[in-house]
Amino acid sequence: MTTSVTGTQDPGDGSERSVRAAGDAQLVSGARGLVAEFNRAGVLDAADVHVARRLSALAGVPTVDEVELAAAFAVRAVRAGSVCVELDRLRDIVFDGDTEGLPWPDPETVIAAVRASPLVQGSAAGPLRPLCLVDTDEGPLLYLDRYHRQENTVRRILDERGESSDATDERSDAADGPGRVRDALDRYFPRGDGPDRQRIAAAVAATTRTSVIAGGPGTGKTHTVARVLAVLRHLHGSGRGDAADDGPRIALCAPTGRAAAQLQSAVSAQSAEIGLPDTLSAVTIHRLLGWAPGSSSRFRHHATNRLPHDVVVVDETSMVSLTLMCRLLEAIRPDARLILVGDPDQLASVDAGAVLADLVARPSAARLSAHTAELIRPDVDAPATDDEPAVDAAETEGFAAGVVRLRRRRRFGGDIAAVADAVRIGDADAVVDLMRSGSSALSLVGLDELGELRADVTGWAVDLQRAATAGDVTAALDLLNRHRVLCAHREGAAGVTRWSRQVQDWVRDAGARIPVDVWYPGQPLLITANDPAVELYNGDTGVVVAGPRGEPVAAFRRGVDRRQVHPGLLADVQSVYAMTVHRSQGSQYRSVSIILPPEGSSLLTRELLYTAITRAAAHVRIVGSVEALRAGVDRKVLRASGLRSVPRHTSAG
Ligand SMILES: Nc1ncnc2c1ncn2[C@@H]1O[C@H](COP(=O)(O)OP(=O)(O)OP(=O)(O)O)[C@@H](O)[C@H]1O
Repeated sequence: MTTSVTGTQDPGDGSERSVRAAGDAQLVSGARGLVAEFNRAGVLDAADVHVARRLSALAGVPTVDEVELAAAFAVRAVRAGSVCVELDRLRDIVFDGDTEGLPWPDPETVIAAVRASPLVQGSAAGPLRPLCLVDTDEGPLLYLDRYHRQENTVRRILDERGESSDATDERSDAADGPGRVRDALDRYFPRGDGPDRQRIAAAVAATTRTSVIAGGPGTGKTHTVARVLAVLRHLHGSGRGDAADDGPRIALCAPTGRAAAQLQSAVSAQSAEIGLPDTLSAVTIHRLLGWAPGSSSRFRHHATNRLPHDVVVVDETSMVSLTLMCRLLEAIRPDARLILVGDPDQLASVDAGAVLADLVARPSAARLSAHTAELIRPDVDAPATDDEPAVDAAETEGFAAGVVRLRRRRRFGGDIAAVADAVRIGDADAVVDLMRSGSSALSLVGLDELGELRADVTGWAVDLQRAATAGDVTAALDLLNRHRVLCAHREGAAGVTRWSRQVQDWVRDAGARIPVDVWYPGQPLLITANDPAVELYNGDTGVVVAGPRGEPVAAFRRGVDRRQVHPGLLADVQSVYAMTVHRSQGSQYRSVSIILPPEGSSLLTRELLYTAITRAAAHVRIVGSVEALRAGVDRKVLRASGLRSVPRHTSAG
């Protein structure tokens, strides 16, 4: 059985942003009617109620109980990461709060009231229509107008880009016809025996305006992107294909500073081999668009002042919200190539929207161009190998929509990959069987069986201190990622604060020193805010090592690059003996120990487990009950969005 949560999101630091009324502060005094009852029960937050009431007031219309409730749910939905609310499922989507005994109105009554409401239809008091009702095959969706407009913009731009892809094909082949693209593919993606999805992704990206390169960790997304850029330079540059070639203008970007820095380092590690210029740099999407804090116009680049680039690559797209994707799409030239890269199964953006997952799941009527079909045919027809399954019809439909999912895991495989896949598809029985299979890569332990975890973390900390005290930066940085304790929450019995303290107690009991208020060799560090001055970003981890004169030096590694600074220069930093799964996104460890929150925690979801498990290269230990593990696998974060469905009718708005 799969349940879904739309009621909670993690604000990125792992602290649960609860939708439960947390004491009186969240109760709205003076609220009446249905919203008041749902507020008292903790289903609606004060903000939900306030905004809903203000909408009615702005539209100058008398309050209708059901409409006000629906409006409050639309606000709540955004707070929980969705861009709209499914009106016929109000009851199902509430996970938190005491929902029994609440006066749930009949969905048909709510829908009819909303449909007739001036908040949707406009009123004599003015043209303001702050809500939008969209009928889809899956039922009616209610939006705050702003999100509806953004979603429509995203849909419109993607559709327009899709319709015009043939023109791009022609241009790319103008000189030598389809053979040119095949030659470039052969050069950077030589064909092997089985289906090569990296080559398919490259063919699709080279011949389509918008493409999605999806895949789990270590499936070679970055490797593929770098080579796609080499293919595009080969096709659209002078043809020499060397680093001095003045090829297309390329923008590399990612939603966070850390992801941008990782992308840049991964691309530059390959640039010499494949003839990319070493001047390629990656920036945050905000920086690319020209975000000026405090500026009244949101971004410098927009629909009437487009970005100059011919190719825009977005990494870690799963973390991009609907609003940011909308701004980015508006700013990209219609004839520029957009390549979206990411893992749609990971935890999504903190803000509303899960655009990457939507694009991967979105039904599409697109057909493969004859040219693309010809390029990928050898891989589509190739028989399965041990590493790559054969391509099926559904997958080929995805290619037509520009979506290619890489399957072959290059960094880790075996039982960790198997359990990650079982989590991804929600097969709780398989997950539990694998975790209990006795595999040397997997263990499932209860909270009363912490002996091995304790031995691992103390061994890790002692070795780290030894290498750091000896001033061996390479060894210390290698050891840093040998083991990591990951939690869903920041606070509480299964939270980071408690587990960080526990690990430090164990380490001290083992005879190692963890002084307070001084930097010490072997101190594992976590950067908690972007610090462009030292080029370190929120989520970066490092370690204090003894410098040549015994002075503390904070060492960080990104790809092949190393950064060493005096720890006193770090403005936002803390020790890291445990961290949230959210913060661990984009990192890889030899082994991870995942502390499961209690079964009832709404942060315990399939996406959280998948993200945590796929951080590990060699060993995954899950600490918690079988029931909690099952609950997590069964519970899929369901972010309501209209991008996955085809709108049939929009009531005003
Ligand atoms: N076709 C390939 N041939 C050889 N090595 C490859 C190939 N594809 C990827 N790799 C290697 O596999 C490893 C993982 O690749 P890469 O970092 O591109 O994966 P990723 O999907 O971007 O991972 P993550 O999401 O964790 O960043 C790298 O060491 C890369 O060099």
